[in-house]
Amino acid sequence: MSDDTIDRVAVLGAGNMGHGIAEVTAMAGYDVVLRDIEPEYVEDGYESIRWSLEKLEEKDRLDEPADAILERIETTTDLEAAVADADLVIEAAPENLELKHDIFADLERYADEDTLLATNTSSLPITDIAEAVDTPERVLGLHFFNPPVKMDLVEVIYGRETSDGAAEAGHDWVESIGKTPIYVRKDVRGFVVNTIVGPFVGEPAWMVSAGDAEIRQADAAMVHERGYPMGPFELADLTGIDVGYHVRKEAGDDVPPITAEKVQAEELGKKTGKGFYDYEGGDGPDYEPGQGEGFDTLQVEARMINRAAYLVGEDVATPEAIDIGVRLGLGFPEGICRRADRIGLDRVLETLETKLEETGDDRFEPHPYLRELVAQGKTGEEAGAGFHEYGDTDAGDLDSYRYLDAEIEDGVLEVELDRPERMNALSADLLGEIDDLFSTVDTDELRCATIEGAGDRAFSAGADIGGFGSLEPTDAMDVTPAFETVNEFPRPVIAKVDGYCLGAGLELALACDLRIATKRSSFGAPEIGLGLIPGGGGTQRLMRVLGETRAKELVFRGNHIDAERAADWGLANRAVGRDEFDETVEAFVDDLREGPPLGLEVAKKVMNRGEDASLEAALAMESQGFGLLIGTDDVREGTAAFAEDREPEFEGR
Ligand SMILES: C/C=C/C(=O)SCCNC(=O)CCNC(=O)[C@H](O)C(C)(C)COP(=O)(O)OP(=O)(O)OC[C@H]1O[C@@H](n2cnc3c(N)ncnc32)[C@H](O)[C@@H]1OP(=O)(O)O
Repeated sequence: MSDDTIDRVAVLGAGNMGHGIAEVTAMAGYDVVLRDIEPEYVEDGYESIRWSLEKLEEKDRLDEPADAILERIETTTDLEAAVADADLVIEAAPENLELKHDIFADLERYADEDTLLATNTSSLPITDIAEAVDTPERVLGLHFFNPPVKMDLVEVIYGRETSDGAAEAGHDWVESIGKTPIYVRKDVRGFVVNTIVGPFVGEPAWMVSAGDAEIRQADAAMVHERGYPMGPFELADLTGIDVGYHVRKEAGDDVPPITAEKVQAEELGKKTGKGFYDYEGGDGPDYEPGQGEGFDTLQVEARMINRAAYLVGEDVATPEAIDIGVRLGLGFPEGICRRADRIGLDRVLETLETKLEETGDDRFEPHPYLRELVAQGKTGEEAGAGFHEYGDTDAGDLDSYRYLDAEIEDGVLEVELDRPERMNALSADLLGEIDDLFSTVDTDELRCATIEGAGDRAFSAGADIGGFGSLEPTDAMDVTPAFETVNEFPRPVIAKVDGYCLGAGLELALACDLRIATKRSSFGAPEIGLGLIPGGGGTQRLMRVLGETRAKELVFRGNHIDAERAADWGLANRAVGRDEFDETVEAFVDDLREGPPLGLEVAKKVMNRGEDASLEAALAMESQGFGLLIGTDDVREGTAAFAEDREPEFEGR
């Protein structure tokens, strides 16, 4: 089984998840059949897809017209017809084991014997669902997150009998639709993401129930001190307090009294108008940044980390998969295993042991894998190893970055800002990595560098606003080093802008030498809307690149301008259609790759430095540079090639 053999996909169930999965599948070019039991369910699902595709089209986020994508989606109520020619079937029916058994029994009857059978369940064991078929080796979980069109993560889950071939085919297919798959190698309750989120919501509920914390205090601390996108009680209100309650009950776990009280009072969260917060009489989650003081965030994080230790120790998932899962599935600011390594696993273990001793509650029982890591001295980043290994991030070690993807390809340092779930927002860690990479990478074999953003939304939407709450003024004043390092990098740097290029993202692009944009991109300095000013060189570089009139328009008004205007203003070198983007960048890269490294280095230095000097001093710098170059092998090669009417081959000497 391989994803090469997948052309046609059947999605069973046209509800929220089903129609979303059908939509992203068709967007990736596959033919899809969407099936539900009643014509009106299928019609509703199809109309929801049309609505969503039209929205995406309006925002210029589709590579082809919405109608062309819709044409690839057929609808039916006939299960046999839906699956007869399908290479992959994804069941997205309600979470009822009996119902799923009926569907899978039908699948065995009507689908081809090679057809891959997937379930999008989030709460039932894959192994139990696969019991309905004689060929459980081809049954796997493909757990999409809601809404599939927005969420990048898909958990690829093994049932007890799932073959490696089936799981790999599912994994490759997920990649082929532009989503990020993570393997869940054992069929454990909650898979990866829900296993970790359990204590995020549950532990603060225990703490409040015990009188050790207040609701607003917990939410404020987790959001404003620890950078989580939502507070635990805010999240519980959003997903439904009863949902978490039933998950716990089914797992045979105790329920925190405060949660049980809310369920009993039918105050289930946002959907009932009241939960931990009041959505009708009040303003919903109304906690403030300063309210978190005194809340023990480590107690909550230690429990999540203990769950991560369980997942790794029991071979359910790798630390890398867990970290991707919580970042993409939950919007966590960093992977929980990375965070654990930064906190120190010895501290985490100590916290759990102390709490276990104090309470006697086995929810604090440290997993043996956590004990094992600590016993081996693998206590985290400072020790050089923890969940992850920490190599030397010195020159050449391009794999050691968390938020950057960097590789050297044919003399070009290709860098990708890798936080697509946050529109590649520049956190302090990401800025630190940019600074480290550009100041340590060995430039001998390099001719130029490119920087782009991961995902299809943004180059970068600016500094990470989520981290602002916990910033001290002195930290906030420290964003510029990364930009200066890029600006002073001895090779030309091209910003490849496809999507939003805002705030600190714009400042990073301005620190680059050249900027090539797709027409759908937009540029802006929206900081003023936050009561701020650009803090990464924006006020000064915009003045130099655009002149006072346009620079002040961008900074004072905080508006976005489109790429064509940016090119017109001289902010971007080119604004091209997405279909011409790669070839335009490649043409620039080719010229830089073939150009004389020393000549380009000196040109960059003289032009950057000269800009702030008097004309006289700048001209003197230029003359010096010219003189320095004239005796180099590259100039000899350049002039010889000219005389011999051939292309020069510069060596950088
Ligand atoms: C010294 C420098 C200072 C600065 O740079 S200050 C920051 C300047 N930048 C901004 O103010 C831009 C902030 N972002 C936006 O205005 C919007 O986003 C966009 C217009 C770029 C896109 O809007 P839409 O299409 O509605 O997407 P979405 O739901 O707002 O964003 C998707 C996810 O990306 C996260 N995100 C976007 N920008 C940032 C950011 N700058 N810092 C942290 N997170 C960001 C969101 O929160 C959300 O995440 P979730 O899906 O979990 O809700």
